[in-house]
Amino acid sequence: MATTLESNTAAITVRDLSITYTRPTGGTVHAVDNISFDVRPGEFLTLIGPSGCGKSSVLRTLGGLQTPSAGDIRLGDVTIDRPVPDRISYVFQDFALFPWRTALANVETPLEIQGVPKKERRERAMKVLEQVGLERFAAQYPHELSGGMKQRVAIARALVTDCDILLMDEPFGALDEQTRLMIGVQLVELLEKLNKTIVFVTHNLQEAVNLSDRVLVFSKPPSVVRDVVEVDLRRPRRFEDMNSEEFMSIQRSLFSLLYETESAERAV
Ligand SMILES: Nc1ncnc2c1ncn2[C@@H]1O[C@H](COP(=O)(O)OP(=O)(O)OP(=O)(O)O)[C@@H](O)[C@H]1O
Repeated sequence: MATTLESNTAAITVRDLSITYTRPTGGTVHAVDNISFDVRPGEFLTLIGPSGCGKSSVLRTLGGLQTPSAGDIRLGDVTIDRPVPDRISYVFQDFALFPWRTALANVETPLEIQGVPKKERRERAMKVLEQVGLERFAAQYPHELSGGMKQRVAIARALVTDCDILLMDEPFGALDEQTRLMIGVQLVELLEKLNKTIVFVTHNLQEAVNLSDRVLVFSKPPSVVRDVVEVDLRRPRRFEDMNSEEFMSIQRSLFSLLYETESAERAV
């Protein structure tokens, strides 16, 4: 089940990445220790691992929102050392919508920042709202939308710039189980159609198997990539697949890898 971490063609290459924080109160946290992996073009790659192992930190460095303590992250030939908004978008767990702007205006925001003319950005924002099934809610404000709808607006905002890479940090963590599964399946279908590359963080192993092409399992900090698991299930995924022996077996493998990580730590 284990597979290679590095490939010849990659959307993003991560080499010898270490992340260490200095606490304001003194002392350091060595979160991530010298990891290397590739994100392949068009894949859905998920990062899982024990709480505090550095998943969000890695995602932020991939997005250029944070500088690594050591190592190199590249998008093609270019080192990522700052945000690259025309190539990489970010989706957060808490939606991060502007409460004073309608759904449509929220989706238009990145285009406004890029200086896209009003008529064009309206049209593009409406098109993406349609793709996530929210065209009828364009004029609503975030407080008038359900959690699932808010997250779809946030995803529409990430898609509107035509970025090829989406970084998603527990985007469905705040949603109930049913909505989480529903949106996840719809999302993957849409992202596949749009040929996006996704790096996704979750704690939910069922979600990881359901959405991903590959899953990177991190150890406890200072974290290394403990294993990488290929999810070789048919696409598009179907709800009934979640009950298949193949699906369960991959989910059990992920659980064992996480559990072994935890027990190895306890044994030290
Ligand atoms: N800005 C910061 N300053 C100091 N320490 C930080 C900072 N950000 C993260 N850390 C520490 O780095 C470690 C990794 O944090 P991170 O949020 O990346 O982990 P995570 O795997 O995403 O956690 P979780 O699964 O709980 O969300 C933790 O020990 C955390 O306390």
